[in-house]
Amino acid sequence: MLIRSLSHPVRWLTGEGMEKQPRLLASQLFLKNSVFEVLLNGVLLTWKEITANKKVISGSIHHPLKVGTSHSVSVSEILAVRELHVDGGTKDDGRWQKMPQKLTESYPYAFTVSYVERARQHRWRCSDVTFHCSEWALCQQWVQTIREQLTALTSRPKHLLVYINPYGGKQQGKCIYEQKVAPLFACASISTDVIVTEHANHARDHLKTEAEIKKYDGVVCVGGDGMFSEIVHGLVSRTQRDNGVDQNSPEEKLVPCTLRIGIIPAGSTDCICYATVGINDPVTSALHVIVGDSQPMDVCSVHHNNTFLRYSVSLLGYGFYGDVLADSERKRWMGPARYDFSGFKKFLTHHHYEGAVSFLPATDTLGTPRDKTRCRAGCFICQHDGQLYSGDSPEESKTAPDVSDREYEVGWGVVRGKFLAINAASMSCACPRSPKGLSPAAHLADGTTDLILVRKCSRFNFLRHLLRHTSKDDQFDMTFVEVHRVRRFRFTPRHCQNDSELDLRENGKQLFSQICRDHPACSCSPAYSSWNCDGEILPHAAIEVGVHCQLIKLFARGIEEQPLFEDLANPLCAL
Ligand SMILES: CCCCCCCCCCCCC/C=C/[C@@H](O)[C@H](COP(=O)(O)O)NC(=O)CCCCCCCCCCCCCCC
Ligand SMILES: Nc1ncnc2c1ncn2[C@@H]1O[C@H](COP(=O)(O)OP(=O)(O)O)[C@@H](O)[C@H]1O
Ligand SMILES: [Ca+2]
Repeated sequence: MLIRSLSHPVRWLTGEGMEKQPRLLASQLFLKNSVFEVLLNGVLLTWKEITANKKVISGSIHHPLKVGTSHSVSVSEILAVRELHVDGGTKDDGRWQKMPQKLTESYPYAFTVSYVERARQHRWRCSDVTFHCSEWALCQQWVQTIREQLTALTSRPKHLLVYINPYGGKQQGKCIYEQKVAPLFACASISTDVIVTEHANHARDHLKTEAEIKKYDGVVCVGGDGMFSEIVHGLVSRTQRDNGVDQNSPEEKLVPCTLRIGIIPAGSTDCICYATVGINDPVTSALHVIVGDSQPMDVCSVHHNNTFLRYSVSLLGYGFYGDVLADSERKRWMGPARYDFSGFKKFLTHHHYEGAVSFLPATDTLGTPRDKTRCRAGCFICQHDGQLYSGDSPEESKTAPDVSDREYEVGWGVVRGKFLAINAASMSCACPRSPKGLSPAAHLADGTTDLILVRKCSRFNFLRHLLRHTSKDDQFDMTFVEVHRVRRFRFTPRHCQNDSELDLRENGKQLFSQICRDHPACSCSPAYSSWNCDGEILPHAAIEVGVHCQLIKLFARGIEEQPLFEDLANPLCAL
């Protein structure tokens, strides 16, 4: 009888010496009115449609079979498996009810597998597939085996600490978490402690001093780049304190953080999420957390006069991006559009700033900022900490170069001049505004940052440079732009004679008003800009920056494949 032949017991296929640990589970199960050959081999779950030459319902499947559609999902991308009770009140998707009554009665047992499905533009979605069978024991065997294989995936988080910024971006953080993320975490049996922040630096200080971080397998932040920066500061500071490392010494080798960080994008720029996942989509990010992805990331430390100021993971920008941020902070009520408004305004003001940039080029690295290749999932350069190997001792050469290594303190370069922008991008800084980012070839975890110097030029040329961030054209291929891949750099503004104790908020304003008093009708630029450090204004212009290779880890895997950049349908792109 058909029912029997479909529900023949599970076949355990074992290899030599594998008797105790079956590697392959294979059954014919029922799905969407068809019979499927379902296989689980420890790596993949595969289901292939088997279509009998005669109609399945009336015929026998012992006759020659035709294989129809085939699907497979990596066990590492299965989120959960659950049993279904098909006789009413279930979470079944309704397809079962459309099946003939006779079959419904014949297959009363079912289980649903939830797994990651890839959609367009790096988007991930959670899909369900429900397999039906006639025997309870068979159903149990499938559920248990899949569960065992999921439990064996040790990189998956079980307990997470979640911080939500209710005021970031369009103020949707709480709602995004409750509606889109929490149900997925629950489905994957991840338990969470959730903290909705009450003020700026709440998350940072909680992580730094109070949080019982040993209890958790990771920290999740719901918000923008500023919120992520809070988490990084809390976690890195906590790790250094616990290990007795002094953050104030610019030469100090910092201890890497063990807890991974997940970003659920709910901010204004979401550049760190976009550049590590390929899209700023909360569901996609939640799925990367659940499957336990891990992406190491470089962190820059910023010092002034041997005093620690801040860490940066994306953009450190003086001049244009500093001025845009300072102006946009007063317009937070505009939401993410504040950056476009202030960007337009600061483009028109066209201020330039004088100073000296000295830097230590990363001469021993594999990549350059002008490479055509991009940092993608499984990046070869990042896997080797960005280093060229010369010796034949792989273990030794695996040690990441660190800012404290004295041997790197030779060969500094210096560039003096008037700059519209001085940017350091430790990663591409790709974001919805610029899908290729500020430095398209920058690497997430190679221990370097790309120092981009945009010298004073005409408004027209600066506009051409800005527009190239949104098209395929190379924004560095312009006479007034230079880019260096560096391990450390320093900036000294021209008017800062001995650069000691310069407090921008006080001295900067005084100096500017002094200059303008001396030249009442002049259109000269103020002496100082501010540094935009991942969306925070730094209180000093003279800074020293060092890159710490792979100091933190994210629940991400890098962008999975080369995205397609579309030219803007904008005539200005031809400029
Ligand atoms: C004319 C079009 C020009 C487009 C140029 C786009 C370049 C965008 C590169 C953005 C790099 C972003 C790096 C990340 C920074 C974030 O850490 C940080 C904080 O983010 P959060 O608020 O989510 O916490 N975000 C930012 O500092 C925002 C930077 C965004 C700057 C946008 C500038 C728009 C410029 C528009 C110029 C318009 C000129 C038009 C003339 C006709
Ligand atoms: N509860 C809160 N109230 C006010 N500000 C907060 C709160 N929680 C976090 N912040 C601060 O809000 C700033 C912006 O947050 P972020 O999530 O990055 O949004 P956006 O991308 O819109 O800037 C961060 O610098 C963070 O320190
Ligand atoms: Ca880097």
